[in-house]
Amino acid sequence: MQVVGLTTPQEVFVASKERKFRINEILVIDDPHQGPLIGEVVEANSYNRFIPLSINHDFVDARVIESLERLGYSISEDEINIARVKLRNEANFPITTGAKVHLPEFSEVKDLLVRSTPQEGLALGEIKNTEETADTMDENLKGLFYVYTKGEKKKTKNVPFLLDLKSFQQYPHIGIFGGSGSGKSYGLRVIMEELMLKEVPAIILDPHYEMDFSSKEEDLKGAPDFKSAFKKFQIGEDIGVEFLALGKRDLLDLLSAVKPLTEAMSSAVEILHRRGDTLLSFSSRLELLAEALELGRLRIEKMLQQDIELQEREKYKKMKELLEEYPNIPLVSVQGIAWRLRRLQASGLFNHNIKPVKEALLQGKLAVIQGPIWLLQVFSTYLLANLYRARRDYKDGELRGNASGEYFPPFVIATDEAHNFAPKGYDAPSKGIITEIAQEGRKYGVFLVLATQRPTLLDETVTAQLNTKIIFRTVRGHDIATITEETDIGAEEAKRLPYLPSGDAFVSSPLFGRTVAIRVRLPYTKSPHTLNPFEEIKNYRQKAQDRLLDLLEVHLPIYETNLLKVIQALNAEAPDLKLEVRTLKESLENLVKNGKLKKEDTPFGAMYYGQT
Ligand SMILES: Nc1ncnc2c1ncn2[C@@H]1O[C@H](COP(=O)(O)OP(=O)(O)OP(=O)(O)O)[C@@H](O)[C@H]1O
Repeated sequence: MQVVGLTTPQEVFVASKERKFRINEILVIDDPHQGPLIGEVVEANSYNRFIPLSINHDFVDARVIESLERLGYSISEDEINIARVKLRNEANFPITTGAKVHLPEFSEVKDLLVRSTPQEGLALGEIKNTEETADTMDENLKGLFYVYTKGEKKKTKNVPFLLDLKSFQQYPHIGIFGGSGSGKSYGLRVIMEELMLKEVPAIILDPHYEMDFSSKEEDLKGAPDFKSAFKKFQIGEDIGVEFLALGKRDLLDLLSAVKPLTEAMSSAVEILHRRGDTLLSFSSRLELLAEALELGRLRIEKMLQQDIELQEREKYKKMKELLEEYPNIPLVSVQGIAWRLRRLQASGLFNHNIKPVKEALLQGKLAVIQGPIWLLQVFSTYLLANLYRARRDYKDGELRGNASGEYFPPFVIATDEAHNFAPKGYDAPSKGIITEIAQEGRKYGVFLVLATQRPTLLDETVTAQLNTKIIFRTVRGHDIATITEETDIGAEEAKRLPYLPSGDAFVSSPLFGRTVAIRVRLPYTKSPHTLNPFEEIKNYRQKAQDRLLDLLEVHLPIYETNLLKVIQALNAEAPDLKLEVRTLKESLENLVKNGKLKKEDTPFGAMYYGQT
């Protein structure tokens, strides 16, 4: 391999007769005057004598060809591989044409590729096209995980990509971008697994109910078990909001998450909600005020003049007071608020608190928060604000020299569909707290991992704070433009973004000082939804058939004339099947069709019998 053509201090062409180049490969150029210089292949091509004229003029021009010929290559006879190589650091002057080039030993590029250890770093995947260099790598870095390529699960043979945990202090937040099916969810799963392995407290908001880590991916020898490293919480079932602790803002956010509030409703909430209100005191105030507004002052006064029971009298007195206290609130607003509150109440939100999540974090676990997106958005606002406050209070206390406050650990917050939680251009309940954490979380050790299909729709302040960006296949022009603006991804990588295979990504991080092309490792666990829906239908049918066959076995052979008796017996044994003559006949015919039973016509009608 040697340098050919016109060179600059930033870029050279390298040619080889023997070796095909691969994009992102690292090469060492032995410049006789400047010593070894490290570069990365950004474009690769091969030419042979059958297509000598098909040279792409953008890439290799006539001067390169001339130089190849001068260096002894015969364009018309040899196959020639040419790579455009960008230097890692600019050279002092243009590189000498003809300089030899070699593939690096691991020790030559160690600092460039590996910035952590398997103990301290999150092993996210492998650095692409580094097999040869990996041969000379330290043993403790070899084969750290599995990758899935070309339909096979294999131990990695490349250099691992390790994201150092300690570097979070300096570069705290991670963005994961990529279109549908590009490998984002796998990437997020891998990060979560790595955090669990390191026992880093973390929360993941899971609107798709896919973040379960109990089923293992098959055939991965030595895969860790995560069953006790995470806890799943359903909003309204296991966790919720303590009404007493709600501020006006929290309450407004919660109510408007059910359905946006009108201005009149918002100001009514501001007036009606009192400090120290319980759910009961607030909702009875609403219901009573609504009743009072419906009755009107005159009718209430009339009732009070009548001879009524003490309890009734108290109620009307209260209604009158409420009307006097809140003379300007319209009935529709009160009804609107009461309806929203009832809806929240029905979701079970107010029956629980966030203590279980705090406990999980204190135990160094991953807390998976599940719920429908509308509830998740608003609950997460409350949850994140509370947890962040707990951490901040503890840390501020420590800084003030008062370390006696209740300990609360640093933690990571992760979510997919991040553009719903911190959208650009409009307000969402959770936007405030996410922006605050994006800007200040570093000080307190609270870190974000935000994944989205649409980086363009993510709030710009938040995007700007995501120091490490993992970018999967992206097809939309707008999103590619946002990504190029927000990262150090170069024109070459941007051009490749629409074609990246699922699971391949570019990592842009100040820690590495260059974009690293990686293949995300295969997760050790799989999502409960990984089954293809059509497989699911097939499996379901198969299971149902097998079960029926089992049940039928003792009744075989079955005569058509005798179906009723068989049905009675089957329904007693398996009432959930709810069999009728018609459905059993259909099932029997199906079993015959699938070769599980045989059928014979007899003088008494059809007879179904087993295979043996
Ligand atoms: N690291 C990987 N190794 C092997 N296969 C992968 C990897 N990442 C993704 N894939 C394959 O690509 C598919 C899609 O990946 P994934 O579910 O992560 O996409 P996604 O970007 O989250 O898409 P969506 O946003 O639509 O959910 C996976 O089902 C898997 O088959």
